[in-house]
Amino acid sequence: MNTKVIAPSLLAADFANMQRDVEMVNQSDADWFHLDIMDGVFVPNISFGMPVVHAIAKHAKKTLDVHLMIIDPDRYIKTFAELGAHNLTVHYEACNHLHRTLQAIKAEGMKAGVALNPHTSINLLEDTIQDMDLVCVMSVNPGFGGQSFIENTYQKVNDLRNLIEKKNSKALIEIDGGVNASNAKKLIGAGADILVAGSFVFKSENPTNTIKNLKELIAQ
Ligand SMILES: O=C(CO)[C@H](O)[C@H](O)COP(=O)(O)O
Repeated sequence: MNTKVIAPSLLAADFANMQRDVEMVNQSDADWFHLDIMDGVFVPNISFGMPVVHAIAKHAKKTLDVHLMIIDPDRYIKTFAELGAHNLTVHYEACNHLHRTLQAIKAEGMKAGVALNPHTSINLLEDTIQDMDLVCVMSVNPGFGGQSFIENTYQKVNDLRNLIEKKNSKALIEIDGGVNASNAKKLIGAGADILVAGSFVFKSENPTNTIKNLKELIAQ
């Protein structure tokens, strides 16, 4: 993939002005919207659910990249397809039958992604990497925006890039957590395709410019 993707995470957006923030992303150089769904069980936080996703989807004009940080994600695959998700990512740690889950996501017409917590080894994807459209490497422990980037992520991205090449997989590599202008270029250099950025974008003075600058920084 030549074009690198910037996916602002709406977790860090202003929920009282969500329509304004969605329009900002629509008008910006961002490529995707990233939506983090948290259930308070798989992660120690609850973010937002279906009515909010529905409202965002109504206004969003770019790829909807939905990341489920929830237990038993299979229960909601059909619902997220109906809500308009283009990509659906489930956690490796939350799936008993990952291969089946990936097929179910694709059967609903969505791209299938798998997210790995910082403690989960890339080696565990040996037998399923060919079934994935996307691997999301968590560069923080999932649950909250605004955390510090974990440095070991670079090594994981390297290992994942090697696995993808070895297995001839088409999976894209996404990084989620603590992404900013100081680590973006190095992540792309290590093999990442998609950078999710929440706080760095929405807590900045001018989010549109921040997205533009990130995009220019990682342009190949
Ligand atoms: O949801 C997250 C962790 O669970 C992510 O960190 C979030 O998508 C991005 O936020 P930030 O850029 O502030 O780390």
